[in-house]
Amino acid sequence: MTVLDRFRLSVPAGSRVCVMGPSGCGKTTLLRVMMGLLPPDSGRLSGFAERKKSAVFQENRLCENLSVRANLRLSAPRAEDRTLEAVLASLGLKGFLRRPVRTLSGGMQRRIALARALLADYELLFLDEPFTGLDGETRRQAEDFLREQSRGKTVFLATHSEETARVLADQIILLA
Ligand SMILES: Nc1ncnc2c1ncn2[C@@H]1O[C@H](COP(=O)(O)OP(=O)(O)OP(=O)(O)O)[C@@H](O)[C@H]1O
Repeated sequence: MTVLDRFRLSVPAGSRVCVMGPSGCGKTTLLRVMMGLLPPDSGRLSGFAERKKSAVFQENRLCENLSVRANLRLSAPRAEDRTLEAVLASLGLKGFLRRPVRTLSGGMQRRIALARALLADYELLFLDEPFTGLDGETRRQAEDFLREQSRGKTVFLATHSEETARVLADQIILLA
């Protein structure tokens, strides 16, 4: 089955790109190709392989039996607790550092996955529906924090939300 056909994209470094389109149109596939996790059958990518990447996948991919702190330390092993606390507070999760991830709600776990991705040392950030399960106010807070934290980095964000694209995107790719 062909998902992406005659697709061509050039993105200026440091811009935020929102990938939009109906369910099944290939947003996750495109992110996976750019991350180097799925080899394209044909075509060429440049500027991706050599750059440091961080991601929020469609699933959280957290270690549920470990604490929030231990999960965040996977991407930022040398970060001090106060740095981790500050990131959590900016995402509305003040005081959650020592909580086992399995005791958090779906929307809280989603924000931990986002915090972990943002704490990594990266140049390219890939976010696959990172705000799933967040209510309006919490989502806006997370969007603001993402915009602030990813300044100067290149961000690819798959979303169904026009509001998220309006707030965050420098460029929108609409897949049909
Ligand atoms: N591992 C796979 N093997 C075969 N086909 C796949 C695989 N993953 C995805 N596909 C197919 O590729 C197409 C694009 O899927 P993809 O997950 O990229 O869409 P999407 O736009 O991210 O969808 P959604 O918004 O529902 O997450 C779909 O038709 C899907 O069935």
